[in-house]
Amino acid sequence: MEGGGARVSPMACGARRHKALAPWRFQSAFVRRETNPGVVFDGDLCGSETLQMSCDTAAGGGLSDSLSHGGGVDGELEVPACDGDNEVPKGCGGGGGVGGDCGLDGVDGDLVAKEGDLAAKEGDSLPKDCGIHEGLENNGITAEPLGAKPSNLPGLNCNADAEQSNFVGKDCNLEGSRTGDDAESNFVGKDCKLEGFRTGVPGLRKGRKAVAPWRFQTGYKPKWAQDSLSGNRSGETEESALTVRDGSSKRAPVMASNRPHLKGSASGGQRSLKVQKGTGPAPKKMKVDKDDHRISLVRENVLTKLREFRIIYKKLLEEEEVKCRGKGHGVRPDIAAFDIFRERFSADKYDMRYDGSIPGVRIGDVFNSVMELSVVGIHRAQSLLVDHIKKKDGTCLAVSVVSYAQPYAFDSLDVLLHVGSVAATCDQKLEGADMALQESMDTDTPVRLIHALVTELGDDCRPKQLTTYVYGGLYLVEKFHREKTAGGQYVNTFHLRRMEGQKQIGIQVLKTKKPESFDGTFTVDISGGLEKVSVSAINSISNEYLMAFRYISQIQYPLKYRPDPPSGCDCVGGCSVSQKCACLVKNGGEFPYNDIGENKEERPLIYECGPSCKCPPTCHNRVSQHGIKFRLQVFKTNSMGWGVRTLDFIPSGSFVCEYIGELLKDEEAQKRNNDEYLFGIGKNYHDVPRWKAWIEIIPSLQNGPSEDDENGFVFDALNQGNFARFINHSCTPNLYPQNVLHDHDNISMPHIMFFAYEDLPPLKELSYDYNYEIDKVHDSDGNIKMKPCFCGSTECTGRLY
Ligand SMILES: C[S@@+](CC[C@H](N)C(=O)[O-])C[C@H]1O[C@@H](n2cnc3c(N)ncnc32)[C@H](O)[C@@H]1O
Repeated sequence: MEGGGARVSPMACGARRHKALAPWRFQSAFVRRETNPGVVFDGDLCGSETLQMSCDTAAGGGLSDSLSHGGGVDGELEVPACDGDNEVPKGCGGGGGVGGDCGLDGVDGDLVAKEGDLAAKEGDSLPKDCGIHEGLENNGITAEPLGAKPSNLPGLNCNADAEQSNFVGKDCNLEGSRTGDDAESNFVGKDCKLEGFRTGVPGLRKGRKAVAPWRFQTGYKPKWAQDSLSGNRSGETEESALTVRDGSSKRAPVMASNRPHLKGSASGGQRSLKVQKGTGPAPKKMKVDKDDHRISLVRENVLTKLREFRIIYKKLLEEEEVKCRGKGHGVRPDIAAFDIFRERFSADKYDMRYDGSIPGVRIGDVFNSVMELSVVGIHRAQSLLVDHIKKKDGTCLAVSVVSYAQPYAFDSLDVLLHVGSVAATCDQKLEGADMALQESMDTDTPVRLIHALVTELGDDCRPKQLTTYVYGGLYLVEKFHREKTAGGQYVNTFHLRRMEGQKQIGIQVLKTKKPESFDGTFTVDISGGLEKVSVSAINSISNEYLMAFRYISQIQYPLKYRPDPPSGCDCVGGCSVSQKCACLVKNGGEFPYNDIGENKEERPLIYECGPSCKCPPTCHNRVSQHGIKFRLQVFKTNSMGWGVRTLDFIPSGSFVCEYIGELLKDEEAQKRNNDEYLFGIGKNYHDVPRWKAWIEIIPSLQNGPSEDDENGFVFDALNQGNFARFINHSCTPNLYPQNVLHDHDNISMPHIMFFAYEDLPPLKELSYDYNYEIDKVHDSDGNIKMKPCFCGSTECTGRLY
């Protein structure tokens, strides 16, 4: 129901949903009914149990505690194989996560020590009071340089794409200022909070364009889709994303390309290494605003990513710990949980590494574990202190170093010493991480420095250590020594000098850094196993869980409307044009899908092969009937309630999901109090200008339901349905609903299958056009109802209806 007991018209909503539903007839014809503001849903909530999760502990703080036994770089550590691999040693003990115990790079003891311990004190002194905030900062821009250096190093994969995807996917998420008017209320399911309608109608921006416009003409590629394909869809968000990629090369002043070359030497001169500020004329005001916006979007993306990781990881860790307790020894629960996270819930599976600062990560940011360093991309070699990338010529370049030098041991962070591998014999050469560090030194490539801070917890009986990680900024490898130990081994020591011009971080501040604490909610699979690919739900904004509804993954036809099974084709080995396939004829002589199962073009109706066909399940005319194949996630948006986003890349034309709900007659739908999840079906075949050519060749459309047929059907996903009920509206949608028949031939009740209009990167919010007609939705008094649209598109008309 609308906030404040507003009245809704089920049919108005149902009719709007399908693009070519001639919605005007329905929207104007129905008077809104009074809704019952106090209605409590107590129906068959089989999904409610699965949808609930206890949220008794904080994710952030609790997480760090849980990680203290294993989050650090500890246990058996390997000499880097110089291949960029990120293997976590499974046999790691539950140590303190401290470098002191680990054999990383073959070195014992603290790997990074104060310069003064081995050499004369040097470096610039730091200002005593540096304004570092606790935890991750949410707003504003720091003076730190922006932009990872792009992969101009041969053979390197730049992460810019991943970053771009992430924050492009959140464009609706970032309408932070609008969340204020979300008066979230609705009925309450068993143990559930739910959200729904909004009160208040902000000023309308502009009139809505006509329904069923050019955008839906066959073969026409709308401008925004073209832009998107060329990597520049529209608006600041998209441009911002691009700028991240491009800007990283233009704006990576930290890179040493024009710094004096620094060779390894024992001299240890007091050199100033500056982070260069951008040169050239000052940008115009507009540009600055855009940049500010972009920077905060990128930052927001990093924060969201980290928050979401903490929420999911906490949940998985709890489960893994329970399993481990049952089984005794086995894989460390934190590692198991992280593996599950990466496999099932991470959109960034590829572990790309890159050099320079990471867009959105700020000096002073605090992390709970090496896994979190990996999630945001500042250090991806979880078991190693030095992370590196491999160049095309086979050489490795160090890009980040985790330093276990504890702040109490020194008074300046300007110069740190990293002790590398201990060579087993006198003859052994510089290798692995050491060689990568030397290469960074030779090429003046800055490395990211992460301080690992160890706190002793527990007591004598149960000693425990908590390690937190603080990003310290960019350092240059200034020089290195090889020193022979008493045992005849060589120790490689590297001097790292902090680059100037970066935000300062004081030792005192470093000591007091604490990770952010955050709750949020996470459900591993809202379908309870009914979907082939699990559909998780995450809320990183509040502690609400999804509202209760009964999850169904297939349309359940009421007995009275149950359609007859369709006639089938006789293509034993698979359907083809040459076999004169009966389904081909039903489709107007052309199969709808290409060889890889993509819909060639939007059409009024698709006949897939069905249960009576003799072709196998692998027939290329069976696509959407097989269910979802991409990983998708329900997530809480900032301004539109829950939404659905991708976790995988989805190519244009791919089947994404079906809209599933209760099948109702139009008149039954009108009696429903809540119209939020209605989807009108089976009435769009006679949009002649749009489908003329198809109507002429698809036999069933020549005498299908008439345009005036009022006895159509509606899906209502309010009480039962699948995750598609959470897909929001956008004025520039990336999905289109396609009528498909496969298990029956009744064109009045087609399946509504969503296909991708365009290539969808991971973390992109899914959307379709709800197809409301503006000013055609009325309340019971006949007043026009208005609802603002928060889709965030540059083409947004400002109103949902
Ligand atoms: C089918 S539901 C979509 C899922 C919904 N967001 C939820 O949390 O359950 C439709 C409702 O979502 C909200 N919604 C969807 N798209 C929107 C948009 N572009 N702007 C504002 N609200 C939107 C409206 O409240 C709408 O009535």
